[in-house]
Amino acid sequence: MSAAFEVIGGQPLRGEIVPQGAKNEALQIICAVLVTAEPVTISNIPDIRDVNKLIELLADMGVKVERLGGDTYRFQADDVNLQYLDTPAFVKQARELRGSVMILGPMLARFGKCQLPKPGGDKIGRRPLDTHFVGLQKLGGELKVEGTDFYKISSPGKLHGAHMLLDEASVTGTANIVMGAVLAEGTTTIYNAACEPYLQQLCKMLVRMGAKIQGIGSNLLTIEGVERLGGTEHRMLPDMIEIGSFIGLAAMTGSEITIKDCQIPELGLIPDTFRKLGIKLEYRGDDIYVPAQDRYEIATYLDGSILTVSDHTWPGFTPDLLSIALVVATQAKGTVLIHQKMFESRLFFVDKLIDMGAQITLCDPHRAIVIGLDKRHALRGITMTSPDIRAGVALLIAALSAEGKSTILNVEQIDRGYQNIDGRLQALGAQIKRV
Ligand SMILES: CC(=O)N[C@H]1[C@@H](OP(=O)(O)OP(=O)(O)OC[C@H]2O[C@@H](n3ccc(=O)[nH]c3=O)[C@H](O)[C@@H]2O)O[C@H](CO)[C@@H](O)[C@@H]1O
Ligand SMILES: C=C(OP(=O)(O)O)C(=O)O
Repeated sequence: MSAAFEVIGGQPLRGEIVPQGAKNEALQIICAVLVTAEPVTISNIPDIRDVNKLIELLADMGVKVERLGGDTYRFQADDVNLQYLDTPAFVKQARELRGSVMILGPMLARFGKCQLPKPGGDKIGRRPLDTHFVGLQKLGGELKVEGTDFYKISSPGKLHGAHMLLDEASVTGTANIVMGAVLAEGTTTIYNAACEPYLQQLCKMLVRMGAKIQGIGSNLLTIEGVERLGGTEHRMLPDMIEIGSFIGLAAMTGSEITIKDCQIPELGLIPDTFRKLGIKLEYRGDDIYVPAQDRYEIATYLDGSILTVSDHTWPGFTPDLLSIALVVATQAKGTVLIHQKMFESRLFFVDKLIDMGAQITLCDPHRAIVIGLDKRHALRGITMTSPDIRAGVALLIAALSAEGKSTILNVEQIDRGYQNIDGRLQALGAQIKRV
């Protein structure tokens, strides 16, 4: 049976919290150990379901995995078992998480072939893989699609550099193409590349391994392929989505929370977006201090019109924090339009917030208008199911602010990306129990 959280809400929390290593960086970086036969040591790896599943998948593929202690692992892909990719066990594992898709680029570059079922991850609308495959085909990969959701890619010779203009700045797609191009013959230019901090981290790690990549941090990457790459060490950034979630948690529950070691320069628009929702944030060195606030007020545009908070590819505001921005707005003073442009099924969880007493109009699958309650009355605790990872945390934040008891079902969704969230919230004084 799946696990649930029982939450008694309504009490302010207090204390310090350390963000885990970044989930979505970890998925890229761990796949990147496949580009070399030499050891790669990675630290600040979050202990969460998706990352553990990816590590298990690589281990079953023959990658040597050694836990050096705590959050640090050494990986060595010097004896990869290509036959494992033909087994039902592999297909099952790969289907369980989105991150598995990023074995495609390194496997194709190093071994000339790879295959994969449609990967898992959140069910938040269509999540096309075309950008991945078009890019890998430009590098010389030949694609065969079996049925609608099993992909086989191979390259008769070595991959070769190419110029490409991506049809969308796909995060995992760019990671796949970069990991293919670093070992291709000749020069690759990727225009409209995703450029978020986790991709920058991947590129920097590959450079330390001997790759030649220019334009890191921009949407134009130039990659000169090399013959082989060596081992390296890498440390994961703190998880910016967790940091944003904790900012939202503090505001909704009127809590005083210090979020430690945030690597603030890497957070892009995240702090300012929460500031626009009225939340006070103070930088103390590299920590973010959120004071206890009884009330917070959503800004308007200069002409007094209603604010929009929308997602965009980096350096825009990340789609993974829109659910958190939305829940925060339910208790603000003022009105905001939340516009989820990228995914078409990520806002339906607002039904649960409406059941809790929030004032929200879902205009269409992409847009919701939130009229804040200005803390005039609290949300009511209810029983609800977590539909996806970020909606799950948004509902958890709502439950912690609500009057009475809430039960959140299907918390495996939350466990995919938040390490020991119940234990860490208890340490801040939250009444949360895993049942
Ligand atoms: C494991 C991982 O790292 N997952 C993240 C990754 O997923 P992932 O890499 O799967 O997401 P993509 O960047 O490929 O695309 C996200 C969605 O946005 C659409 N799209 C994307 C780019 C664009 O220019 N226009 C556009 O419409 C895509 O069609 C898709 O529906 O990036 C997403 C977007 O930041 C995040 O939500 C996911 O948490
Ligand atoms: C959508 C997300 O994850 P995934 O891509 O793994 O489904 C997320 O991290 O918010």
